[in-house]
Formats: sequence, structure tokens, C-alpha cells
Amino acid sequence: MALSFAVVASSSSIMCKATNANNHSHLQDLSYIKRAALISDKSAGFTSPHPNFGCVIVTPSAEVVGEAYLYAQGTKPAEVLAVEAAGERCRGATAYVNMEPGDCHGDHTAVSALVQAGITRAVIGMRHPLQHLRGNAIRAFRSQGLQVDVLGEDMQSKLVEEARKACLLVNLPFVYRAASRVPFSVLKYAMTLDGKIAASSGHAAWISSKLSRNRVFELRGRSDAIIVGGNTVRRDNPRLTARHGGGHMPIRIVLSQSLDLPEEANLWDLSDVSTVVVTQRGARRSFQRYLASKGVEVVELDILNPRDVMEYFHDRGYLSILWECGGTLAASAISSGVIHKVFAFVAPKIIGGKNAPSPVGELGMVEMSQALDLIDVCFEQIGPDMLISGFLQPIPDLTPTIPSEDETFAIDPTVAPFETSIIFFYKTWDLYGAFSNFSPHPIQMPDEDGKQVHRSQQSSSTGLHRQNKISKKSRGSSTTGKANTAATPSSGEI
Ligand SMILES: Nc1c(N[C@@H]2O[C@H](COP(=O)(O)O)[C@@H](O)[C@H]2O)[nH]c(=O)[nH]c1=O
Repeated sequence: MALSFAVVASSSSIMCKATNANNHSHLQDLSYIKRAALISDKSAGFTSPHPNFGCVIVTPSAEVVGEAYLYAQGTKPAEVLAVEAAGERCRGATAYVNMEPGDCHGDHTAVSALVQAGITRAVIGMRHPLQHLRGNAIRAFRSQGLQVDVLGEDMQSKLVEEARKACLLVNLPFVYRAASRVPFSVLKYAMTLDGKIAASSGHAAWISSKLSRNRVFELRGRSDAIIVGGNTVRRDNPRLTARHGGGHMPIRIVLSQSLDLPEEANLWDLSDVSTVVVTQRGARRSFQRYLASKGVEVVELDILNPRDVMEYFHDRGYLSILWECGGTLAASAISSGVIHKVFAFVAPKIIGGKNAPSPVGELGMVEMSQALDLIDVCFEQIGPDMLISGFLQPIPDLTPTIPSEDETFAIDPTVAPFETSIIFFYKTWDLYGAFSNFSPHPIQMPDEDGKQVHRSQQSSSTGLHRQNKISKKSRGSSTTGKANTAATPSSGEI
């Protein structure tokens, strides 16, 4: 046990005063960890398929001398950036990280950076959610003589739980994905006070206020993809872009069994971001070719249902999906158990109409006792509207099995690794979790002089559609247009 606690007040909330090797109080520890979680969230949407990482370096005299977060996939680890900011003042300091670094495949960059800089203590918000990485960095730190404290393991109190939750929340998509083998899915809708998402005519622009719709752009910017059904494309001709300025742009996914979709649609305009249409095997092949000629990727699944679609996108490395569909698809997604969270914008207006649609279609429930209860519900007023959000499924319990000090790393036999012989990824950086050879957002990479250069979103996101050959269960095949004819990476890159 690394901390010695002295209880200075005890009532319903536990207040502890603690000393540790670096003289920081328990409460200071928690506030720095929360700070690490907070800054890690600044790059939400950009780091996927990696988790969000933040690192705060604090001297024994409680001076914050460096803090940083992982900016995007492929950029320098937060720990390295924080060490660079703190320089010599790292000696004898404590590093606070919201999550255990993913010290995988011989890449010890984050751990080495802290060790070599002279950090003597690491406080970790949560262990890495992926089982094959969990505990590796912690063991490496300890073997290098650092004191390591893990929230909830070495420290426990109500306030610790609060800080732990902050760490969990910034990486919820990653945590859910690791636990449920599907991306974290959020169902979002806007409805009137009488529960309608459109008038009986189908007209829906707009139910919620501009402020609320701006909030939706932020939600989109935190997601890897947005899903709608064919009905929404036909009825609303949506753009589904994140228009809040400079944020991450999720790809657009359309689910359509019949492929009875309009020839002209905003979603076929790929100038901002790409679109994937997922359909059932054999559906309107001529229309598939038409979409492909426009650069839209078409994926055929044997049977189109939300769970198979989610498993497919899980295999492609997606962490989080925002569902902005109508009631029929929403009901089907809920019934399939793939929706984890709901965001409902409720506008104080009444439209009426016997046939006006509602946000969730038939779920087959007949008694109110069968209703699905949301948990961890939040209410937030946005302009004239109320945003009600909550979880449909509990946050998975990832309480780690804590490996003993000398336990050697072993591959979990229950998790089937991807067959690298049929998946042509050059960056199979993670056999069990998310993996990718694309970055769906602009990233900064150092040029030869060490300066950061900008890779455009378009060039990197187009790559998504070039090489993602997933045939794990031979579920899907993909058609791409002329624009998507890049070379398969050589085996040397695998
Ligand atoms: N009507 C309505 C929403 N409708 C959703 O937004 C989509 C249109 O997105 P875009 O074309 O990008 O502006 C539309 O297809 C539907 O999914 N959303 C809201 O937050 N509030 C509203 O009042």
C-alpha cells in the first residue's frame, strides 16, 4: 500500500489526508488525475482508435510543470509531450495519467519517456481496458523503481470513485468497445413535447433550437461515424456533417435493405467526408455501381441487421457511433442491444398528428413495467430545449484482474486475433482492440526537421475505403468507386 491515510473528517463523505512519497495529499492526487482526464478529452474524436490520454507532471512542491494530451492517432504520446514541457523539472516529480499507457508490441515510448526523465511516482486513473495490455506499463514502471498508485486499487474512497468515473467517462467508447465487442453507440433524437420527431407530413426542420443543433454538431464531432436509415435519406436529405468549426468529421453510414435511395443526395457529396452505404447481399447491383462511381463505398452484408452492422464496424476499428435515424431503425437497434446511451432533445412545442412519427418504433412491449429504464440520467437546459441523456446499458465493469508482480504476459485465448493473412493492414498495432491503417482526421506528423506537418483529412479519410478488407467471418464485401483504387500495402508494411 503506497499511501498512508489519516482521516481528518468523517461524515457521509470520506475526507482523507494522505502523504505519499512525493508529499502530495490524497486530494491533490485526485485533482491532478481529474485534470489529466479533463485535458485528455480535448482530442475527443481525433485519437480514435486509440484511447484519449492526458498526462500532468507535478513536482514535490505541488507545482504543475508539464501537461499534455494525445492530440490524434499517430502523434506523440501525451507522456512524451508532458516530459518535453517539464524538462529537468521531471526529476523526482509525479506523473498523473488518466489511463495506463498502452505499452504494446515493444513500443515503450510513453513508459521510457517518464522513466528516463526521472519521474519517481506515477498515479494512474485506470488500467488499460484491453486485457493484453493491462498491467504491462504498470509492471514496467515498478520494475524501474517508480512508485505506482492506481485509483481504486491502491487508493479507495468516495472521492476516488468520482475521479475514477471521470477517467472512465473520457474513454467510454473505448471501454464499452473492449467489453462488448461492438462500438459504443449513442441514439440521438429531437422531439416535440408530445413526442413527435416530425409532423404527419414528415416535415421536421426544425424541432429543436439552433443551440441544441449546435450541440448535436459537437456530439457528431466526438463520434467516428453517424448512422441513418434509407427513410431518413429519402425524407430529410441530410448532410450529417459536424459544423461546429474545425472539429473531427465522422463518416456517414446509411443502412438500406432495398437500396431504394435517391440518385441525388447530400450524402453522395463526399467533398467534406466520405459515406458508406450498407445493404443486403444482391440489392440493386446497378445502383451499387452508381454509388461506387461517385466514390461512395457500398458494403453488402448477408443479412442487414443492427448487430451484424455493428460487429462489422467494430472489426473495422470504429469506437463510437451516433445513430440519428428514425423510429423504425432506432427500435431495431435498441432491440438488438447495440444502443448504449440516449440523447433526447425535447423542444417545448406540440405538433400533434395521429400519424406523426415518434423516436422509437415497435419494441413489442405491452406493459409499462417492461419499459427500459435509463441510468445515470442527466438533465440539461439548452436554450428553450431540455436535453435528457442516460445510459441504456450499464457501464461495463472492467474491474481488472490484477496480475501479480511476476505474472508473465500471456495472450488471452478467449479472444480470437484477426487473421493477418487476409487483412491487409500496415498498422495491426493492436491484435485485440481497435486497429487501423487510416486516420479519419487531420493529424500532425513531424517532418524531417522535426517540425509538425499537416496531413489533410481528405487524403487520409479516403484511405479508409481503399484497403479495409475485412473478411473475418466473410460477412461483408465492399464495392468502391474509381476514386478508391489505392495500392494494397506491401507485406513488408504489415
Ligand atoms: N429535425 C431535427 C433533427 N433531425 C436530424 O438531423 C438530420 C439533419 O442533419 P443535417 O442535414 O446535417 O442538418 C436529420 O436527417 C435528422 O436525422 N435533429 C435535431 O437535432 N433537431 C431537429 O430539429
